[in-house]
Parts: sequence; C-alpha cells; structure tokens
Amino acid sequence: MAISYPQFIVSEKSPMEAKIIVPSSSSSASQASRSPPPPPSSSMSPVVLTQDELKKIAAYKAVEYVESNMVIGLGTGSTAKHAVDRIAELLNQGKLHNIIGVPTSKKTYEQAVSLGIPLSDLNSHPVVDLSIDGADEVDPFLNLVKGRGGSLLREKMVESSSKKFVVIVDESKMVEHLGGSGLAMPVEVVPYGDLAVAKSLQALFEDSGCVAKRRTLDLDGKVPFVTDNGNHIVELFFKKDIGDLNTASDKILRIPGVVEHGMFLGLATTVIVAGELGVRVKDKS
Ligand SMILES: O=C(CO)[C@H](O)[C@H](O)COP(=O)(O)O
Repeated sequence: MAISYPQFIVSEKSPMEAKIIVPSSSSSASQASRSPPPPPSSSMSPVVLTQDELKKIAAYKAVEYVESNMVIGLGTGSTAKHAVDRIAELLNQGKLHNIIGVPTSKKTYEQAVSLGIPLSDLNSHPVVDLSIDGADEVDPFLNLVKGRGGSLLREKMVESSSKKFVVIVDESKMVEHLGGSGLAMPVEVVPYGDLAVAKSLQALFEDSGCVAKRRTLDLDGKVPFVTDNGNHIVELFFKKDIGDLNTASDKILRIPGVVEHGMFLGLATTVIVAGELGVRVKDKS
C-alpha cells in the first residue's frame, strides 16, 4: 500500500531502500503522485522532517502489517498514537475490517474509544496477532528500553503475548547498547518501600555508575508518578554499559517490590526506523 503525504513521498521500492524526497514545486508534486518518483536530483532536495513527522512515517509503515480480522496490540506514546490514528482511518475507509484492539494503557484506551476502534483485553484475547508500539531505545539486536511513558507493564504483557511485535521509532532512538542514551531505564515497583527498592536497584548496578531516582510529578520530588496499575516508577541512569542484559533482567526481577522493568529483550520481531535518509525495516534474524 503506497502512502503519499502532502509534503513528501515515501518511495517503497523495497522497505530497506525507501527514500524520503520532496518535490521542489507543486507541479512536480502532482507529477510525482502520478508516476514513480525520480531519484533525487538538483530539482529534488532532501527535506528536513520534524521528529514527529518521522514518527508518523514509521507508524504508517507499521500499519501496512495490519490485516483485517486481526487482534492488534495498540501501543502507547507519541509514535504509537499515529499508528492508532491510522488504523482508525483505514477502518473508517473500509480498507480494514473486523479489527480488535488491545490497548496497552488507559491513555491509548481513551484514544481508541474516541476513534471508534473495537477493543478487548488480554483475558478475552490472550493471543494477539500483531502489536505496534514505540520505544525509548533500540539496540543492534532489537532489544528495547520502553516505559518512559510509564506504561511498560501492560505493554510488556500485551507485546509478549503477540505473534508479531513491530516497533516504530525515529532514528534518535537507536543506541549501541541499552542504557546508552543516558536517559532513564524505568522499573515499575509497588508503592510500599519504593525508595528502599530504589536503593537496592542502585546498589545492584554500582559498577555501572547507576543512579536510581523515583519518578515524580513535581520539582521537589515529593509527588510520585503513579502508573495505570497504581504502582510507582524508579528510573535507573547508567554511566557505563550494564553488561549481559539477561543477567541484569534476572537481578532486577529478584528484588522484592519490583513488578517489571523496561528492558524488552528478544520481544521485537521487526523494528521500523524513520530517519532523514528514509525508512529502514529491520527484522529479527
Ligand atoms: O514505552 C513507551 C510508553 O510507556 C513508549 O512507547 C516510549 O516511551 C516511546 O514513546 P514516544 O513514542 O512518545 O517517543
């Protein structure tokens, strides 16, 4: 399914080679929509896209994987939001039929309800055909950090129940190793003793220069962020590589009070990366 946008065209010769080009005038825009776009030349200059436009490109590409009669895991965040919008658009246009969405957060539930997407949950649909969601970090092996939006537990439950999990990101999310962005790796913890759990988490990763902080809504750090499940989030910041990820995962999950962490190891089956040079589709090998 070819997608055309008002300002630019995504050429889909093959997903790996897809290029984003922008016509230099409105007349070339109408020509480009009738025939395959020519390669970039002096009259075709690369366009600088905003991060949100890149997110939208990745999201639209992912929705090409959606087929009628599927149960779809609906992700959370600004990238996943575009995918949910697009699914609703295709349902309204009659291009998709009989889709059942399984939302990964209250926010996505509300968005999907407002768009009229039929919804269900994991109890009624324990096997999901395909999930589409954003991520905060993606490493070269398609391992992820997720949950900076705070929805990691439901996301992991839905996405680990999915036959296919398509991750949609802009180029800025690609890292050499998880934790490498220097931004938070979230851990969902029960509210009771959350600061003590944060101390235990920090001690676990002392060698990686870890600093653990409770996520709060205020500058004084007194009002905890509360997840959809009534839990708190401890954020881990690393100065160095955390080493073997499965070992790190096991160690975190063994701390009493930890509910789940934001490392999604081996779950993604496809990652769609939108960047200034085009769209790359990376499949799990
Ligand atoms: O894991 C998530 C929410 O819990 C999001 O998918 C992740 O934070 C990416 O968000 P965005 O698409 O807004 O950059």
